[in-house]
Parts: sequence; structure tokens; C-alpha cells
Amino acid sequence: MWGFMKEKKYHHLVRNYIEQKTDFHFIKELGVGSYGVAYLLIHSKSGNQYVLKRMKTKHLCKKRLHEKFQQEISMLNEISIPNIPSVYTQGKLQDVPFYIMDFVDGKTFEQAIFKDGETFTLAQSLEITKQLLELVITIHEKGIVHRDLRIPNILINEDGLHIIDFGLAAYLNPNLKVDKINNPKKVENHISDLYFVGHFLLFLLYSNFTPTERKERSWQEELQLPIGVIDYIERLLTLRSPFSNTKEALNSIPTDFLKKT
Ligand SMILES: Nc1ncnc2c1ncn2[C@@H]1O[C@H](COP(=O)(O)OP(=O)(O)OP(=O)(O)O)[C@@H](O)[C@H]1O
Repeated sequence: MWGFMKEKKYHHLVRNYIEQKTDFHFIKELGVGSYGVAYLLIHSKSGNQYVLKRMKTKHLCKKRLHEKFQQEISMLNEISIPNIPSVYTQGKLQDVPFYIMDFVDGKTFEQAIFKDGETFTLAQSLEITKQLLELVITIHEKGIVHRDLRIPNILINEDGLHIIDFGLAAYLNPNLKVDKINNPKKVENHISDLYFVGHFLLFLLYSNFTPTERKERSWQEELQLPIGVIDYIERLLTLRSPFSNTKEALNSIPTDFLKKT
């Protein structure tokens, strides 16, 4: 109860701060995550939209989370490419750290699939995965692994794909052995992002799937994919020999099934 009141009070403080002390106007709250809260702002002069992300007040006394929050800002600054939000400014408001970044005006794949009911063919799914891997390669080249490439964190608009939420990202650890991975989701190398890309691809493919029987089967049985595509996804998911790096994953996309443009 006290925590809820504290958050509510802080929410008003942020609103007032934005309206009275910055060049932005407050538009709305975008969402509350486990570590932070995101607000949509508009810059009064340019009319451009931005996102203010701040730490939740209940985490204020956790030193480790302050470091993670600071690391998230540093990583966004280090990546600095058009399809990843740039940090506009950062600060603290009553000891609560926040930063303001570009707003990605696009649709998440979660919205596309589950809200709008969009479907993706095999060719389209592989084409989108190819574009995602190209973006992921750029991030890995900067020494960073995202570790949370889920459908709510990948957006699409007329400029292509965008990745948000570097809250779980880590610096790549070059000393990890590819063949000794226990938890592919958390590992601090390319394996983690490729594992999530494998799941992302399965979400795209399942958008086109209509169950014909009650019994749930494995994705390999349900999706009826060509063997080359099954092999490819199994390698992404580390169910068989994982890719040595992200470029190898990109070059191994089964091109026979890619959309002809
Ligand atoms: N730069 C951005 N552009 C557009 N939308 C954004 C941006 N950053 C965050 N959002 C949106 O704001 C909401 C909250 O994002 P945030 O990253 O704070 O938390 P979360 O992803 O919900 O939770 P968690 O990080 O704990 O998994 C999400 O709906 C996300 O899509």
C-alpha cells in the first residue's frame, strides 16, 4: 500500500517537473515494467515525441539496480544507430534516476500478431528475421548483447525494424564457450540473442497457424516447415550445434524460402 502511494506521489512529481521545468509536455504513461516506468512526452518546440524512462521508487535503495539503469543509458549512447532510440538527456529527480530517449513510433510485433491479427508467411518471416539479425549484428559489433529480444521489444515502422528496452542487456563476454551453455536466455554472448531470435521467428510462423486438432504438438510437428528451416531454428534455439556468431546465423538463413523481391 505504502509503495503504491509512493509511486503515485512520484508520478505527480514527474508530471509537474516535465510541465514546469523542461521543454516537454507530458502526454501519457506508456507502461509500467518490473524496474521502471515509461512516459510519452512531446517536445514543445520541435513537436517530436520522446519517452522518459525512470526507475521505480521501490528500487531506490538497490545499488545494483542503479548501476543497471546507468548501464542501460551508457549502452544506448554507445550503440547510437538510427534503429535504436538515442538518449536525449538524463538526470535525477529526488534521487530517482531517469532518462529521455527517442520515441519509436511503430508497432510492436506483439501488437501486430495478438492485437491486429497480422499473419506472416514463411518467406516474410524469414525476411523479417534477416533484417532483425542485421540489426543485432550491429549491436554485437558494439560489444553489447540485448538478452530480451521478445516480440514486445521489437517494433516495425516505415523505416524498418527497431529494438527497444536494453534493461537486461550485457556487455559481450568473449571468453564464454559456445558448447558449454546452461541457460541460453541469460548468457552474455550472441547465443542469448540468437535464442530469442529463434523464438521470435516461431511467433511469426505461428501467426499463420490454425490448430486442426485439440492435442498440442511440438512446433516441429505443428508448423510443417521444410526440413532446412527446422534445422535452422533448432540451431538458433541451441537444440543442435549453435551458430558460432551472429553473422554465421545471418548467412545460414535458408534462402530458398526467402521472399523474392
Ligand atoms: N523508446 C520507446 N519508443 C516507444 N515505446 C517505448 C519506448 N520505450 C519504451 N516504450 C514502451 O513503453 C512501455 C514500457 O516500457 P519499459 O521498457 O519501461 O517496460 P516494460 O518493457 O513494460 O517492462 P520491463 O522492462 O520490466 O520488461 C512498453 O509498452 C514499451 O513498448
